[in-house]
Amino acid sequence: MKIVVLLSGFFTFVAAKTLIMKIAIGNDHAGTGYKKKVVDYLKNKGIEVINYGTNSDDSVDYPDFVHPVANDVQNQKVDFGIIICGSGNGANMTANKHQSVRSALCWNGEITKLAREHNNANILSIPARFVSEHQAVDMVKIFLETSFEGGRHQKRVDKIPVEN
Ligand SMILES: O=C(CO)[C@H](O)[C@H](O)[C@H](O)COP(=O)(O)O
Repeated sequence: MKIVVLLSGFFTFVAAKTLIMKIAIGNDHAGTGYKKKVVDYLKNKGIEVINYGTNSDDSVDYPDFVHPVANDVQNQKVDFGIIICGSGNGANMTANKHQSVRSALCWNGEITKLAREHNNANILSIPARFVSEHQAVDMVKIFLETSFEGGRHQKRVDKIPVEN
C-alpha cells in the first residue's frame, strides 16, 4: 500500500513539473526594472522562471543576456523566452540569429497577439524605453495566453528559416 502511495505521489510530481510552464528571461541595463516586474508577474502565475540577468542598472551588452534565452528556446529547455532592452531591437536582432527562434518586437497588445496567432512567436522582445511597465506586463500576459492559429500561417512560418 505504501509503495502505491509513493508511486502515485511521484507520478503526480512528474506530471505537475511537466505541466508547469517554463520561461527564460534576459535583459540589458535598460530593462532591469521591467524584468523584475515581469518576473514577479510570472512567479505569481506559478510559472517557472530562468533569469539570465542582468539584474543591475550597470551598463552591459544585450547579446550577453539574450543568447542564453534564445539557446534555451532553440533547445526546447523552456516554453517561451522574454527579452528586454531599451528599444527592443538589439535584443530582437540577437535572438533571431538562432535557428527555430521567432522573436517578435512588440509595443502593444494587438501586435503581441498577432505575433502569437500569425507568427507563432516563441520569444517576446520588449522595448523598455518605449512602453510602460504596465504595458510590458500586459504584453507578457497576452503573449502567454494567445495560441498560434496554424492553418495558412503554418505554411508561411515554415518558410522563415534560411539554410546558411
Ligand atoms: O539595442 C538597443 C538599441 O536598439 C537597446 O535599446 C539598448 O538597450 C541600448 O542600445 C542601450 O543604450 P545605452 O545608451 O547604452 O543605455
